[in-house]
Amino acid sequence: MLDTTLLDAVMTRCPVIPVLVIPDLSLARPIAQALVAGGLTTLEVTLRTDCALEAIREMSKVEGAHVGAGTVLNGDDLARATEAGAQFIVSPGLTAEVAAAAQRHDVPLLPGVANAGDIMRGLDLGLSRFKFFPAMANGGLPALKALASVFGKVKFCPTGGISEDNAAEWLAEPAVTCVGGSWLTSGQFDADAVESRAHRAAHIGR
Ligand SMILES: O=C(O)C(=O)C[C@H](O)[C@H](O)COP(=O)(O)O
Repeated sequence: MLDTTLLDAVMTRCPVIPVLVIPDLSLARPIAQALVAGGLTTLEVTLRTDCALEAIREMSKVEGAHVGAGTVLNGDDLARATEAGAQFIVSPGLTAEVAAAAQRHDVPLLPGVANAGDIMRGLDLGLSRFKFFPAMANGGLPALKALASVFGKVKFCPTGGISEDNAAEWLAEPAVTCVGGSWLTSGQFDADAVESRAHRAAHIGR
């Protein structure tokens, strides 16, 4: 059984998990520092750029940062991410391979689900916390509420189309533990701007 306690710790630390695409390794530490200074300490580094694994290593050195890997597509990605120090794993979808690898590496897994069938396959694998992805394109909050009404104990981290403007609405839904989004670091990197966005995000709904 995959451990829900560790995943709950990842999901409840902050209301927003920044989804990060790091284009250049030299930005890894400054981005993590700005986010942590703003109050967002759980960081998801997507494996979408060549320097992503090194970025996980660098960001993990920032005091207070809890760094995980996103866009984990298979067992090899998961193994490389944990080797780089990822403390949690996020995937856009759910496969038995990724779930088995998470169990083998003893790392919390937040897999993506888009519908009831995905959630049922996850439950069969012992999972009960999911990324709802892509949240807005999948029907937004009405779709999430409909799914949540069926799967009482399941908790979600909606991601995809979430922004500073709509995050509070999502976080008001009891089945939503946190949300993920790339808006924190969109555009040219500016440490002050990232810190301010992080500060506002850390206080959404509080
Ligand atoms: O690649 C993955 O595994 C992902 O995590 C996808 C991200 O969740 C979305 O790209 C973030 O969506 P936006 O906040 O709308 O930019």
